[in-house]
Amino acid sequence: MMMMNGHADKHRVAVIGSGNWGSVASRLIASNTAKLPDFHDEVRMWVFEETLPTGEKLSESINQAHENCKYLPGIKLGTNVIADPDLESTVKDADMLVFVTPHQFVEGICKKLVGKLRPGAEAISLIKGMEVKMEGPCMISKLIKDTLGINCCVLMGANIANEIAVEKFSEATIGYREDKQAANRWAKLFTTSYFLVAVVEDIEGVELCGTLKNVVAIAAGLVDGLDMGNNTKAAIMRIGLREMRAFSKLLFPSVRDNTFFESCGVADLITTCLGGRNRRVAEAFARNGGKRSFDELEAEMLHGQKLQGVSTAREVYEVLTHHGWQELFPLLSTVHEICIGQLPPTSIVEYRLR
Ligand SMILES: NC(=O)c1ccc[n+]([C@@H]2O[C@H](COP(=O)([O-])OP(=O)(O)OC[C@H]3O[C@@H](n4cnc5c(N)ncnc54)[C@H](O)[C@@H]3O)[C@@H](O)[C@H]2O)c1
Ligand SMILES: O=P(O)(O)OC[C@H](O)CO
Repeated sequence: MMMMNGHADKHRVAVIGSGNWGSVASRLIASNTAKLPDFHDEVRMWVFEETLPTGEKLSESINQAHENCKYLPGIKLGTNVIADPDLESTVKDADMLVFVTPHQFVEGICKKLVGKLRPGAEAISLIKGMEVKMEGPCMISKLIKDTLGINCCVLMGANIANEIAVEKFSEATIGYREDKQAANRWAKLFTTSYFLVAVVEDIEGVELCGTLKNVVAIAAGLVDGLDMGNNTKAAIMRIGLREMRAFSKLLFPSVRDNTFFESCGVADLITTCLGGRNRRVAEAFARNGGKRSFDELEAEMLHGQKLQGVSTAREVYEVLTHHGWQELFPLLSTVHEICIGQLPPTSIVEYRLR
């Protein structure tokens, strides 16, 4: 909390992103800021502006109806969620920044924010994904931390946004490095009676779970599209979890086994492989025999929402080829080769299982 004139000022929260999860996260946070004394009521939410078919701007529509009619129709966000199409004005007074955009956009957003943040600001990333740089893989929380020079925790979990929007019970995991007080502050902001948050000192483990499960979800969707049944899907999930753990530990030996038993681990893997967007689009890809691209199916099926699994599979593959690790990770490698049309969808079960 910032000190002003000897008095503690309330925390101000800004949410950077207003897609499906961005809108639900804003709603959840705003329900807490409205009642918790440590936080200013208003939650400012940055909107990547677009014009709706009615001719109205999305941000204006959100502020008028208190609803995101494109990315979360039918759900009231709360009158204290204020949509703002201007990135700089969204963050200027905030000391708690929640990053929740598709991962491919975050680097550009961070560059625009350099020098614009309030002193003492801190961040949390809800973004599932990573970037691959010349020097190697870079987790999104590190990209935010390094670009903006601020502390950044992560929140991942079995969190299909549309279910949390209607307040169905779920859990999440906050990962932090060293600053447990900051992690507890974030947990307070997010915890509700239907959204239980655990705090874990393993930021890389938590973030890699959230990132890699999207690749396994593509594999699960392929299996569904090929009508291979539940045993095959369970096998894919088991192999996927093993590869997620092995890959995480090769990149960051500090990653803990226990993290894979938190909501961010096995629980997120299960929910995504049963009900996520990556699974759904991959199922359609397999049903079309791989003849329609993921980009085409994403645009047709998700109406502006974005898949993370296909680009993450490519990013993981870059790391695997760089290190010569493809044979150690047959599932992760095969998903990418199927996504780019190098292998047919049926190859998802044709590698030698370990
Ligand atoms: N939706 C979920 O159920 C869910 C749950 C947990 C985590 N996540 C993660 O949260 C992150 C954000 O997902 P989401 O569901 O909120 O988004 P989404 O898939 O709904 O993505 C669309 C968002 O991207 C924005 N966008 C489009 N082009 C852009 C550009 N050039 N620059 C900036 N923004 C642009 C759109 O305006 C929109 O807000 C992802 O990493 C996702 O994996 C999603
Ligand atoms: O719909 P997906 O596949 O992007 O997954 C959503 C969430 O990450 C589930 O926790």
